Amino acid sequence: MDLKPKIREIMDFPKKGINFKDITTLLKDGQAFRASIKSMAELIRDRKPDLIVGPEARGFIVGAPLAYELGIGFVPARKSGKLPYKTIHAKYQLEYGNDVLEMHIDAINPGQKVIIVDDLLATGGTIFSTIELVKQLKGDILALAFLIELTYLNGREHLKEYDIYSVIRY
Ligand SMILES: O=P(O)(O)OC[C@H]1O[C@H](OP(=O)(O)OP(=O)(O)O)[C@H](O)[C@@H]1O
Ligand SMILES: Nc1ncnc2[nH]cnc12
Repeated sequence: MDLKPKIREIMDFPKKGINFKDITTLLKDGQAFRASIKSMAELIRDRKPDLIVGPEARGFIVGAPLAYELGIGFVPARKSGKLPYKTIHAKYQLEYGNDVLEMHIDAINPGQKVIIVDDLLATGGTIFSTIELVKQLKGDILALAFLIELTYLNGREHLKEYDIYSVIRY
């Protein structure tokens, strides 16, 4: 299934010069959503992860069904102040702002095999801070997986030590 036509592009959102990739048009199409998750699952299944980790909010939309499809657990990295138990945190920047991500201190056991997932790789800031959180908990990062990769922003350049999978590229 050709998934790219299912994504809506909005110029100058949320700031001038940003070409925003709107996945809501893909998500509301059941076949396209399912095909997206299946494609991501087939890219990473053989790596045999123990856990999927995904950052709030769109990382949950792809990460949770992906973990379900693979029959493994899902760990959310949440924006500041949302998690109720003891947390670790990492700051990050993205194409249009900055924020803090947090994870529960017992979210990952040392040595657990993790694949970090998000809807989209742009500059890599979000995923870099998610990596920092997984490293703090001594998780073993097998790979990074995205539904969409904006290759023109060179996110991969900052993530050279990791295997990176993506389904749709611009
Ligand atoms: O590679 P980067 O430059 O870090 O950009 C990619 C991130 O930006 C978007 O999230 P956003 O922060 O807009 O939050 P949302 O998921 O809550 O919409 C997207 O879902 C990725 O997480
Ligand atoms: N261009 C973009 N479109 C959608 N989400 C994004 N997150 C960071 N950059 C983005």
